[in-house]
Order: sequence, then structure tokens, then C-alpha cells
Amino acid sequence: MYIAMVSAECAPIAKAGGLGDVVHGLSRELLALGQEVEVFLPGYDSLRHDLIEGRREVCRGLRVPYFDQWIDCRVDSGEVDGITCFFIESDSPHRFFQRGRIYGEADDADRFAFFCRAVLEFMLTSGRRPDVIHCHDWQTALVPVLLFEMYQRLGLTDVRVCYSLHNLGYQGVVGESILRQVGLDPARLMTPDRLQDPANPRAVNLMKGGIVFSNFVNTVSPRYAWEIQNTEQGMGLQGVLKTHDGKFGGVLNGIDDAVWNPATDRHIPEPFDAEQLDGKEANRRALRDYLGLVQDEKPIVAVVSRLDYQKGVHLLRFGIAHACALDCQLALLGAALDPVVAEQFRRLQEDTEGHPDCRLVLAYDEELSHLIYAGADMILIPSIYEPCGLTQMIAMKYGVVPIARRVGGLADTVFDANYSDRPFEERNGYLFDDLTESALAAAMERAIDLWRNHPEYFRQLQINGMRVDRSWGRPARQYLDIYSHIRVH
Ligand SMILES: Nc1ncnc2c1ncn2[C@@H]1O[C@H](COP(=O)(O)OP(=O)(O)O[C@H]2O[C@H](CO)[C@@H](O)[C@H](O)[C@H]2O)[C@@H](O)[C@H]1O
Repeated sequence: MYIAMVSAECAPIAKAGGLGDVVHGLSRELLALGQEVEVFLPGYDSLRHDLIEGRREVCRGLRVPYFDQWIDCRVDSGEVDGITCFFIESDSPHRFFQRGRIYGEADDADRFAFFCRAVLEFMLTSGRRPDVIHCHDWQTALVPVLLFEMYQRLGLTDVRVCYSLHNLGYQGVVGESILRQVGLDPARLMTPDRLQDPANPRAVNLMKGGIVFSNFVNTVSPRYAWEIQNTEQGMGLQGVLKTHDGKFGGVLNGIDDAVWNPATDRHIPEPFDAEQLDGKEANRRALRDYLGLVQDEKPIVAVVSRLDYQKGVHLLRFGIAHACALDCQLALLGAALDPVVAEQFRRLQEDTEGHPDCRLVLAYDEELSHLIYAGADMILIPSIYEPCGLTQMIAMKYGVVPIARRVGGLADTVFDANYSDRPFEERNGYLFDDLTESALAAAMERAIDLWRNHPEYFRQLQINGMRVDRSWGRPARQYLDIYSHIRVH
């Protein structure tokens, strides 16, 4: 089968968060299963060019319609970890993808709408006829709309679309001129059963369009699939997801075990695995040295997160203080896009400067994240909502015990040490329900108490988490079933 991944991110060359990991890990696994996979990305200037092999121009002067004009594009191809990627760059004063970063620009919707039209135009003119286009999140939601409203008639006849929702907090709600930009007719599409936003009848909801026009829609865990159909977590899209229930499901993400494997990880000083957990000790020491924490036998509580509303930033701030109050060591690695949140954490960083047991690194640093996972004992994940969450899965692979809120994919992967109905061998962390400081504090106290007073049980929790197969094998086969189900032949 020929699968075209269309995405705003692909790790490690263009990653802002978990979406990049998923596109990379799933594509690699599909290739390993003998499928033909190509990934289509914007040609950002911020791409990690050093990690792209054999980059070359494959198309110049691709005319992509834009309102009643067109913009010339250039398409390059290159290999990333054996995956063939195409990079679409616009040659116009808009400099859509020459902004030094992936997201956060005032015209993000225009940029990605343009990308959607450009990808289809490239497929059409280069003779590509994927069996399935797999799109991700709001940025690529216009692909199925354009395909069914326009490109099927132009020649992409038997192409079908699988659309994955990674985060309903970003739906792409914008003015209707976005439709005119890509050549679609607002009068036809601005209806309650198509692209009209459920809350604002004058606005377009791009994610809703992706849901309506795709052949199959999934989100990234079964629990989040249920939550977004049945609770406020749907953020206004509950109705449309219910309407399209027959083509909707949850597929739990995997993690790439070539990247996230403590036995082979090149970024950590001492390899270890579930059978040789003692190897973790050298990594704990290395982490303390790297961050300038004192070498003291205290539990290391970590945070590795985008510092975003979704991740429960107010509880993270409380958790940092509480870990210190409980005489633990604290290592935070986080980056904030929102200036208010960035300022809050910058102040916290200032306040904790020089503290022997507390270090906040406010940056995006992939390598340091490996060392933190390898050295930490526990990780805080107090998310307000969590479609799947890779952090807890990576952490557990490295013998880190998650302290997480019971939502979305966290509820599907973390099983409470004390209160789970699962056998002890499957329990691997601590959960809390209420979005309150006291609920987080109680879970932290249970975890820290076990670490201090029953180290042999704590070790067993670590091992339970490490033993679970979280590779892409199973999810990739589930996606293949979906693709086979929707493809034409
Ligand atoms: N400052 C930093 N430095 C280095 N690395 C950092 C970092 N901050 C975060 N990371 C890394 O980024 C990834 C985060 O993945 P998540 O799935 O937890 O979150 P995200 O919300 O971005 O993804 C969204 O999409 C994914 C994929 O579907 C869903 O799992 C998730 O629930 C949804 O919110 C992890 O690999 C983590 O190690």
C-alpha cells in the first residue's frame, strides 16, 4: 500500500511536540511492515538540515493557486532515517515557511492552508496516487476537504483519507476567507454539517472539516476518543464526532524504541534495562552533575513538558514547590510559547536559582530530555487533558514512575500502585482525579513515601513500567487495518 503522511511536524527534523514523534515512529514502522510511505512537510527554514540525507530539488515552478492568483513553489526531497520526505517551499513575499519556527505566527492558518493545497497540487502534477493520505491535526485538515471538493475530479480519484486528531485544543477556527484562499466556496461549505464552527456561525472550523470529509477519523487513545465524544473535552466538537461515530475510533500511540531505549541510548552515560536497573544509578549521578544539583540520596522528581495550559501549568508550579518541600530534588525541562506562562516560569527559575536541589531548564532540548528520563525517579504529568501523552510512556521505559492525572491516554497507560483493579505486575504509577493542588500533593506523597520506605516495591513499579511493549508494532498494524478498510482496491 502507498501511504502519504501529510503533517506539520516530523521528528527529528521538524518537531514541536508529540505529533512529530508520532509521524516519525509510525512512518518507520509502516516501512518496516513493507508499506510504501512518503512524508510531506512544509520546507521550513528551521528544519534540522543536518539530519536530512541526499536532499535534492524534485520540482520547480509548481503553480499553487492562492486566491485569484498563484504562488510558485519548489519541492525538495530527502531521506530522514530511511523515510522519504518532501519539503514544499513557497517562492513568494509571504515567506510562509521562512519564519525560524514551526508555529506561533499570526498567519498560521494561511500558511498551513496554503501547504494543504500545495501538497495536493504536487501529488496531482507529479503523478502520485496514494491509496491513503494520512493527515494530522488542524494544520492539514483542508486536505480531505480539497480532495473531495476538487482534486478527486481533477484526477486523485481513488485516494482516501485517514485523519488523526492529536489535540482538540487547537482546531483552527478562522474567518471564511481561508476557504477563498484555497479555492473553496464558502457558500457551499459554511453549513452546520460541514465547516461552520459550532460556537461561532461566522467562523470556519478546519478540524471539523477534516472530521466531516475524511473516510476515517481517529484520536490517539481509546479513553480520549470516549472523552471527546461524551464530555466537555470535545471542546465543541462532541456533536460532530457523535454524528460521525461510525468512522471514528481511538488508536493508542506507540513510542519509537530505536530512539527511546535505555539499553542502547547514546545520549545517556550508562545503559540499563529492567533486568539491570542498577545501571540507572550512574545516570542519576550524571543528571545531578549536569544540572548542578548536589549529590545527595534524595528522589529526583522530573518534569519534561511543553509549558502549555493543557499540561496543567498551575499544578506544575505547585508540584515544583511541593517536591522541594518534601525534600526531593527537582529537574524541569520545559518550553513555553505563551509569553505569560514563559514569564511565570522565568520568575520561578530566578527564585530557585542556586537552590541545591532544584533546577529549571527553560528550553527545548532533546538530548537533555534523554538524560532526565534516564536519571529521574518520578515524573509529574498533571495534565488538564491529554490525548495520549508520550512523556509517561517514554518515562516508564526508563524506569521513571509517573504521577499523572487520570485523563485521556494517561488513564489508558498508567495504573495506580494502590488503587488499580489490575494485578500488581501491571501497576506502574500514581494517579489523581481532581484538578487541585491537594490531589496532586496526595499522589506525590504516596509515591515519595514508597520510594523512601519501601524501595523494593518502588523498584517493582519501575520494572512493571519498563516491561510493557510500547513499540509501534501494534498501533501500526491497527492503522494498516484502518487503511485497508477505507482504501478503494
Ligand atoms: N522542553 C522539551 N525539551 C525536549 N523534549 C521535550 C520538551 N517538551 C516536551 N518534549 C518531548 O515532546 C514530546 C511530548 O509528547 P506528548 O505526547 O507528551 O505531548 P504533546 O502535547 O506535544 O503532543 C500531542 O500529540 C501527542 C501525539 O499524538 C499526544 O500524545 C499528546 O497527548 C498531545 O497533546 C515527548 O517526546 C517529550 O519528551
